[in-house]
Amino acid sequence: MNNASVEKFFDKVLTGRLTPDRQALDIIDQTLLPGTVKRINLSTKEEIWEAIKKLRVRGAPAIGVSAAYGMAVLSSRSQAADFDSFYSEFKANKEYLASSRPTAVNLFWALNRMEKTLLDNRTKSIPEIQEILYHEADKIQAEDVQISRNIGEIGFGLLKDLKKEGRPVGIETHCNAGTLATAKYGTATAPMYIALEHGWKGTDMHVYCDETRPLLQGARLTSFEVASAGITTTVQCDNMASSLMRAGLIDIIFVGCDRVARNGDFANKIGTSGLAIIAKHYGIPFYVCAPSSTIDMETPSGSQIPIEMRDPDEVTEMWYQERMAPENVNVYNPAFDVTDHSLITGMITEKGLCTAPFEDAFRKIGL
Ligand SMILES: CSC[C@H]1O[C@H](OP(=O)(O)O)[C@H](O)[C@@H]1O
Repeated sequence: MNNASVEKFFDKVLTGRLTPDRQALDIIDQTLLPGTVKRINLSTKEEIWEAIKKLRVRGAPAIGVSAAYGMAVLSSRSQAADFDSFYSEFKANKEYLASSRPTAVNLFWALNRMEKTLLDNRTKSIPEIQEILYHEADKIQAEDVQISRNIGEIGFGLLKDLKKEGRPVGIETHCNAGTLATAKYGTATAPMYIALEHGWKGTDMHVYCDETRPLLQGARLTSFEVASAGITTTVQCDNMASSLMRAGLIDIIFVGCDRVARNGDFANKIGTSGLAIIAKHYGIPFYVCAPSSTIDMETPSGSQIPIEMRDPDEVTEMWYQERMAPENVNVYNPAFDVTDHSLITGMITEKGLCTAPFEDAFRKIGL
């Protein structure tokens, strides 16, 4: 694929932007993918909250970008006569959106950054502040594109080191840390898309997508993206990753993250920690693609990361003709798990590749 066709691909799957009148968010409803590509507009705080909660828009960076645009849209409607009233409305909207999901730190990072922007400009008029908030959300979105590019370039360097004549590089990934989870290149998918921009063919890579039960972001979203980009793609059940690694088909693993603790432990979609343990067993390099906005230096270790527990029906009802488990059983449905820092080969940030000891590495890149 040349740059033009890569850009065309991105236009098809880009989510998390504003409508032309800037009065609503314009997103792809990811709960309908891959069968239906439907764009929806979110204009009220309730619609934005529900879309984040139900994963119509999802993925740590995309949640952060959407929350930032959401705050700009909601603030633009304020009829407050003075700053204190305007700020009081802002705080209420911020707290409401912050209650949508607890794990991805980008949500809180983006909301706090929008609040800081507002306070830094408190002496300006309300119309000026409203415009500044839109501009700050645009900056967050544009920064995310560059962050993903930087992560992609570093990841592409790792792919080049693995490339052997006549054989695709086997890449395993989990959940969706792609375009649909960010402002453009994705994080775990960024190395693949940057490879295409550098002239690699889709057959130079073979991406294996963990289906990622129970919400199937890997089967539904990552394979949709990566196959649309012309890359050789295989979907496999989560419990098949070990056999792929044993067969020597996986050369490297890239995953995203939702919150990285100071010591390098990180939360990512449920199933990530098991994949890391299997990778360690087979000696396969395991890389976390981590925007610095997802690294939370205030959280000492993975034990302090709040893990979202989701609706049991996502396990027992979704995707099945009829309920797949008896009514009288408990259902365990954590959205994320924590992977120990000892299982990570490296953490690819936009400021460089970090290796253990991670706290030192994070401080070296200015966190
Ligand atoms: C680029 S971060 C994507 C990250 O977010 C996903 O979680 P969810 O689909 O629940 O928003 C998953 O953990 C991905 O790795």
